[in-house]
Order: sequence, then structure tokens, then C-alpha cells
Amino acid sequence: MATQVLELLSTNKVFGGELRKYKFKSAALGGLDSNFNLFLPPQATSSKVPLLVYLSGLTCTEDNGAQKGGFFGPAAAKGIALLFPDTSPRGAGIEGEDADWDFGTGAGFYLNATNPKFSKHYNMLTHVTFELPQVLGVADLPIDFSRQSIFGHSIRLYTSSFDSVVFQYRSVSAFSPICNPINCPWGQKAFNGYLQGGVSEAKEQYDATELIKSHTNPVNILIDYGTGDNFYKQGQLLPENFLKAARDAGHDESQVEVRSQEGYDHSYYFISTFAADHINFHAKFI
Ligand SMILES: N[C@@H](CCC(=O)N[C@@H](CS)C(=O)NCC(=O)O)C(=O)O
Repeated sequence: MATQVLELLSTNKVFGGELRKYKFKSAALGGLDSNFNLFLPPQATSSKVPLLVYLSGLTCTEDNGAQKGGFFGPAAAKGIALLFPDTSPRGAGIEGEDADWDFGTGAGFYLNATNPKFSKHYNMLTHVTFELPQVLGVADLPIDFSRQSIFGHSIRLYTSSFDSVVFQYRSVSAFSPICNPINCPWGQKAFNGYLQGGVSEAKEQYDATELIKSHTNPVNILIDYGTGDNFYKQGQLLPENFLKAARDAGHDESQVEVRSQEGYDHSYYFISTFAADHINFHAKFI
């Protein structure tokens, strides 16, 4: 892949650190411009800091989590950099990509598309896990890439095959994630659209509940969801399926914690309430 040049679009001082917005031409996304936000804590001026990647949910851009998540204070206190990628390619010009809020633009599902209609541009998996660390490294930013973790909102819990992601990220946490996408309407729609083999192709690669069944190595996972979340009530999230699969595979509460938060909904009011918990969870591992 060619070396990408980062263009700095803006910087803001926040909690003693700095939030930078960057743009670059993404090879993974078929040459489209891609934006991301990067928070560098105050500690980054004197040493390399660990990286925590935040994956936003459906309809979001790189800005939602940065503006509303409430993550900067806790991340500054722990000396952790935060990376906020976008949720999909923008402006690919594919017929139908702007028709729905839960598919296409704003809903890339952090996978690599195999349906030829989408496969040139919809490669958010490579973009997030490989390309962004690479461009940050090339730009010589003060990040220690041997210490990475990942968290997010309404994401598929794992962005790749379980073993490679657990290898890359020391810990994973999520707010109201889609835990068993092959068994919910959002996941089925995305997989049938993006993948040539549809849901059956996704099963072994992109479904956290399926993947944890056969994963026996230790993991560090925290999930919060709200009982007032309409998407939870509609059966889009299915955290119970993930919890059961994890326990059946021998992961006890010291490895996998799934917390039901009474009365909270799907919004950033919920996320910001538990933001510090999640940052502090990851700080133990990175
Ligand atoms: N647009 C959808 C809601 C989608 C939604 O709630 N998305 C979540 C992520 S899964 C979100 O954070 N949206 C943007 C925001 O609240 O800033 C609807 O009308 O039902």
C-alpha cells in the first residue's frame, strides 16, 4: 500500500491534551478521502502512549464519539490516546448506498466486503485495524502500537476473526453492541448486502457469539447495555446470547462481564454515563 499523507484539518486543546482531526486518501477505501479524530493525552508530549480505538455506531461519523462520549477526561487521567475512525466510506457513489440509515453510508459494519458491488470501497476492517495504525506510524505520532485496545458503541464486538483481533487488542469493551449479528435484522441485512456468501460467510468471521464458542484463550471483555434501549427490546443486540456462549466456553466473569444497566437507552447519555468505567477498564491492560 502506498504511503499516505495526513492532512491536519483542525486541533483543539481538551483536558490538557489535544484533539486533532485528520484527512487522508485511503487505499483501503478505494482511494476515497477519509477523516478521523485522534486525541493525544498530555503525557504524549513526553513519551509514547497506548492507543484505544473507538468504533462509533450506525449513522455516526468520526465526530459523534469525540463530541458526546465524555472520554477525554478519563483518557487524559490515564495517559491513553483515543482514535475515532469514521463508520463507512463516504461518497463511493454506489447505487443504493444512501437509501437506508442502517446500511451503506454511515453503516460500514467494520468488515471487508466481498460482494463486488461494494468490495472496492467498503473495507472498514482493513481501514481500522491495519491502515489507520499504519498512517499514524508513518506520521511518527507518539503512540506505542504494542499497547492497543478497542471499544465502541453498537459495534459488532469483534472486527475480525477472533484470534487475530484478540492478538492485536489487549481488551475489548462495548456499549450496546450487536452481539450476535447473524441472528438479528441489522446483521442479516448488512451481511447479505456486503458479503457474497451472506450470513453464512459472516458466521465464522464476524459474529462474536459464534466466535467465542470456540475461543478458549483468556479474553478481557466488558459489555454494557441499557434495559431501556429500544434496539435491545427489538432483539437487535442479543447480549444474553453472547454471555451464554462465553460462559459455555469457560470464560468466567473475570474474563467476560456483561452488565445490564437499568433504564438506560441507546443514546450518548448512556455512553457518557459509563465512559470512565470503560476507559479505566482498558487502562488495566494497556
Ligand atoms: N437513526 C436511527 C437511530 C440510529 C442510532 O441511534 N444510532 C446510534 C448508534 S447505533 C447513534 O449513536 N447515533 C448518532 C448519535 O446519537 O449521535 C433511528 O432513527 O432509529
